[in-house]
Amino acid sequence: MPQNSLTFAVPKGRILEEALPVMARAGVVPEDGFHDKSNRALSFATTREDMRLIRVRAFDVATFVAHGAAQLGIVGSDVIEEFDYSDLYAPVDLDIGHCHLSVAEPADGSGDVGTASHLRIATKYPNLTRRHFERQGIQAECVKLNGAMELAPTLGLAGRIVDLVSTGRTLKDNGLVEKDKIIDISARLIVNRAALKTDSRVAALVEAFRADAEKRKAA
Ligand SMILES: Nc1ncnc2c1ncn2[C@@H]1O[C@H](COP(=O)(O)OP(=O)(O)OP(=O)(O)O)[C@@H](O)[C@H]1O
Ligand SMILES: O=P(O)(O)OC[C@H]1O[C@H](OP(=O)(O)OP(=O)(O)O)[C@H](O)[C@@H]1O
Repeated sequence: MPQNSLTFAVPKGRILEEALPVMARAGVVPEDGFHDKSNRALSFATTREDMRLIRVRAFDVATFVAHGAAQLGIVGSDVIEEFDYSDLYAPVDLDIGHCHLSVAEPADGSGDVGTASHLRIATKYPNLTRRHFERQGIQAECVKLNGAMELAPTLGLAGRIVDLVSTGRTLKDNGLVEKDKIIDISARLIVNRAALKTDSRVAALVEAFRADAEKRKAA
């Protein structure tokens, strides 16, 4: 691999399956080891000699790219908006990974603990949550969880939750109902701003992803 190689960061979970064909059309194709489930490597060769892929957690994709440890990546707009990193640029909406971020509460009304101006919310998104409630003049006390938010109201950890919703199945199966939608979400191509300015390969990749997204939109 050449010394000045590019690193492309992808999340390891559900976005990946939808992202791989989009990446392939932009010329980002992992070598075979990437698809081997028993492989514990985190960094993979691609069919381009000057590029490798790293597979990390969704929130960490943004961190690697913002710090320039990876030049490009794919991540949900939820992660971009939660962190609001100034060194991160999100030039292309990839039109995959659609879901939304919502406030939810127990269907039986049992979780509404708190006063009109103060609520306790369990979430993976404390910044987006606080901002949402501030706009309504409500102070949100956030309990940060990394998953399984839906358990919090039943167990008395918080009155409501703020979490991602797609089909609504997870909320329903845990006795919760959606109350307010905060934002619509889709996956974006992200790039490090400095790398975009200094490396023409990054700009060329942005154009390749953009052209593919526009073609799909027009189809
Ligand atoms: N139910 C859903 N339907 C569609 N997209 C979703 C859904 N849940 C999450 N997402 C999107 O997928 C992203 C998470 O991506 P992915 O699951 O590939 O990453 P991950 O690294 O496994 O995440 P985590 O760190 O939560 O384990 C979220 O940030 C969001 O943009
Ligand atoms: O509306 P639905 O289609 O049911 O999808 C919503 C669920 O999907 C996400 O979790 P994920 O499956 O990514 O697992 P996680 O809890 O590990 O984040 C999200 O946090 C919800 O729990």
